[in-house]
Amino acid sequence: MNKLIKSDFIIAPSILSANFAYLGNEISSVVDGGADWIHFDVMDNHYVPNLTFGPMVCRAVKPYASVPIDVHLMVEPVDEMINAFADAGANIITFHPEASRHIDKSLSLINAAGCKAGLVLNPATTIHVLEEVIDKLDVVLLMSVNPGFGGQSFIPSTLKKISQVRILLDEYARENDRYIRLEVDGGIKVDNIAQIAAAGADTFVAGSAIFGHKDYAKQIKAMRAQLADIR
Ligand SMILES: O=C(CO)[C@H](O)[C@H](O)COP(=O)(O)O
Repeated sequence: MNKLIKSDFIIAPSILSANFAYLGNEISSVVDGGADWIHFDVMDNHYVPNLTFGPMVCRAVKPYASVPIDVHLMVEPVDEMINAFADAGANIITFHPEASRHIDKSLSLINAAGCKAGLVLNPATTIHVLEEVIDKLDVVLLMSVNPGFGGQSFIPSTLKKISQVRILLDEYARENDRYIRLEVDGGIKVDNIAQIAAAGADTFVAGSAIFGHKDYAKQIKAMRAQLADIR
């Protein structure tokens, strides 16, 4: 996972809130503005009640993304999409455990395709599923909103869950000398990112807080400034 790390804290703009008419340029702008990863939200109007983009769009925007593309699959079933996104240039692929019939197999498919793998937990999903497959995880993505739409408010009870997963991942890192990233997604803003980091997150997905402002670089810089005194 280390080659994916540009800084201790990773800021991953979610292109869900970008202007789709200029997606390549929007991605270049956030990369130039300091983004560490590009977060690519894939929705199928089945697992979530919204529809976004697929592997063809990922392939089309890949030349604009000089940083890793972090594909968040909100699709059911999962497995059919894994090789398609790996071939299209995804670096990290995460999925929701309840959307896969065979979680261990889906994680193996992601690893075999040469991508980093992760599970995504919704606000009401228990963290215990992580323990069963932790050896195959490079990232845990905790949703701090119910998935499907950008621009929602951060659900405060997620903070406790972030702390619980941080304890689990720290214990795992000590015993196995392997670091698993803890990513949080939904409602992250300049004024709450420090609190989310203090709870234990190291990777932050932000859509509307970045693309909803004119100056993307200024927003990313403001987020990083909030992280400067944490840990
Ligand atoms: O996965 C998502 C929604 O399902 C989005 O990535 C997430 O909500 C980011 O948007 P915002 O920062 O505006 O909340």
